[in-house]
Amino acid sequence: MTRAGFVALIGEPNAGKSTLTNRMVGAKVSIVTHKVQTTRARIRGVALEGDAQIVFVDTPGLFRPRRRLDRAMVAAAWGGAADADVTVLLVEAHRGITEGVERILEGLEGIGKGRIVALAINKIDKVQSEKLLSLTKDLNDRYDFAETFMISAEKGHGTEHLKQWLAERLPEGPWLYPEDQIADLPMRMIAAEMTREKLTIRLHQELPYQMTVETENWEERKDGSARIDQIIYVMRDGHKGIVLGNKGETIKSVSKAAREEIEEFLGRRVHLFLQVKVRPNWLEEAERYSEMGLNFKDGNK
Ligand SMILES: Nc1nc2c(ncn2[C@@H]2O[C@H](COP(=O)(O)OP(=O)(O)OP(=O)(O)O)[C@@H](O)[C@H]2O)c(=O)[nH]1
Repeated sequence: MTRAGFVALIGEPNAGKSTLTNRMVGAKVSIVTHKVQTTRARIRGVALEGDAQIVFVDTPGLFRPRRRLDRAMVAAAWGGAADADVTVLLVEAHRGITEGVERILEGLEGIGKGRIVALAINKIDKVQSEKLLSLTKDLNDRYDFAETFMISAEKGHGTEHLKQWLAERLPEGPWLYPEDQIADLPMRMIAAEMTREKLTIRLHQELPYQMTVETENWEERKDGSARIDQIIYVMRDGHKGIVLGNKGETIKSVSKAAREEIEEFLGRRVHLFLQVKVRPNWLEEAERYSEMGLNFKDGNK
């Protein structure tokens, strides 16, 4: 009998949710960078473990929402946890119980009793093992976790054990996705995320936070290659200059790096065309939200 179900990963921004998803799925699906709050969409990866298919909901970081976009992200994160069969809370070993973790623990009480919630203490490669025991105890005193795991998502320590445990907790039933499908995100969105990741890396400190990338057009060509047109939306004229760079240098190198990654992902040639547009109001435009897999209404609070 096969099993299948949803596992929601929750945790503070930067806790390692994307890294863990990628590790479990075994392919790069969600986007990992050193910048916080990179995951805007509810990206899922599908992992196989024996007869089980585990669908990971890689929720956006949970934090105190201020603007509309932030509120929509937090609503999406809690929505993901409430719909899931199993929830895993990721806590960073070296940071321990921060204010953000406290808030998530409070939020957990609200998603309903009888849910399976596991604790994964991540980045154990960064701390001494003695510290882990007291952190485990403190966290379990505050919430009745079904199980505690000590992992390093990056190094792969303890992640196999966690994956097996999760697989056993899922309900019996047919698989939710075809075997060869690793992400239910449309390719257009994955390609846009890849470009956004390259921009994030390249611009680093200069990065306009209010920036988004959308795939506008995707054309399959007869020779097997794909032509992909993407638009980078920024809020101000000044930001446009930053993204373009001196003599277009920045956008050129971003375009090259993104193209290479998309080609590797698709396993074929890609012609990538990037355009930068100024859209002062994109944060308030409903269409932008659905492109990111978020619900615009969730920001209305
Ligand atoms: N040392 C160490 N670093 C890790 C580990 N897991 C993740 N990281 C690093 O922590 C940073 C954040 O990881 P992400 O996976 O992007 O975190 P996230 O929770 O998805 O972040 P958001 O998308 O902002 O919510 C990255 O630089 C990772 O390389 C780990 O086990 N050990």
